[in-house]
Amino acid sequence: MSVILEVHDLDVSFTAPAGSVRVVRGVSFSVGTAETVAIVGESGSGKSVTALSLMRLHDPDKTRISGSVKFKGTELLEVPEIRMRSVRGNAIGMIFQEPMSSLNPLMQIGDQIAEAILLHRDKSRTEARRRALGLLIQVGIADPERRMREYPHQLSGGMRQRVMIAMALACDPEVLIADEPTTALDVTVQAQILDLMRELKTRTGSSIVIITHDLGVVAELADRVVIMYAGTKVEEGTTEEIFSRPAHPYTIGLLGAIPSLTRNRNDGPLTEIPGQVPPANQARVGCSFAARCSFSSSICFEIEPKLEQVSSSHVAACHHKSEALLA
Ligand SMILES: Nc1ncnc2c1ncn2[C@@H]1O[C@H](COP(=O)(O)OP(=O)(O)OP(=O)(O)O)[C@@H](O)[C@H]1O
Repeated sequence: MSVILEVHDLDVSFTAPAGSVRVVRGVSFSVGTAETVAIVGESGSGKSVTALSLMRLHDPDKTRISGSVKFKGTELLEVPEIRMRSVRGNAIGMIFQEPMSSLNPLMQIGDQIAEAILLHRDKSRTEARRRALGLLIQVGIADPERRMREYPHQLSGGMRQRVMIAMALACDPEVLIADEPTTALDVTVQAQILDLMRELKTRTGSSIVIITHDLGVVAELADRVVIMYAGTKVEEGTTEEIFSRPAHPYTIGLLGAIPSLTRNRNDGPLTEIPGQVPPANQARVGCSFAARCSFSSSICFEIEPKLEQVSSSHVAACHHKSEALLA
């Protein structure tokens, strides 16, 4: 499998009046052709900032990004903004958590999708509208001709999310970045959107980076998983490795905090990981998970653990990973 997107040593800081805050710290991962990689972690772990950095969507006056983001060998952090515009929504599509903030409330659905096509493709308006209609059918919107003429507020949350997916797919992107695509939806609609993404993944063969704090979504869609904690990657492995042999206590905590496919209703309430993610501006000594970790010992509060190989496809940053693996 060839690598399509390669992120190396990504570091993101925001400048604030009280000094700069480093929220993503040296994160590296790669995405292969037709592969789905999930980035997982609690709220505030830096998942969305990472995703937005890949597309260079942060305000350049308030953000410092370093490291490397290579798309098919081209360094995206260095290409001129004008070229970046032809990457966004074209070679790389994005689906955001809250479609209402990304759709234009004053524009009919059909026109919005057609615009997205006309921006990047040399097509007539009629052809673009025809493709827009085809995309609405593809994402399972009932009565698509009528929906083409409607405005975002006339659609349900699930339908708006489908429209976002249709827009993201408008130019057949090679990589799709989906940031919490189902979070704002109710459970039944979440399941439908996941079915849709799974079907698209098989049909279009595009690579997907999915950002989520929901391990159920990961189990459904991902080939590989990157676990983020407090701005760093703490573990990465195949979905099978992460679910059956987690090597980082944080991952074990996350797994304990979700309903598993085999868990049943009478197993009692879900566990939560006690404590909170340390604030990004807090000075770091040792492992940032140590204070919440049941495996921690004195070394964890003194020396930051480095990522080390657990298997050829599995890495974890934990002084106690051997014990964690046996837990
Ligand atoms: N524009 C910004 N300026 C300053 N700090 C920011 C900015 N955007 C995000 N942050 C901070 O960066 C950290 C990581 O945020 P991020 O949104 O990436 O987390 P997340 O893992 O995606 O969480 P969630 O699941 O809640 O979206 C947080 O501490 C957040 O407050």
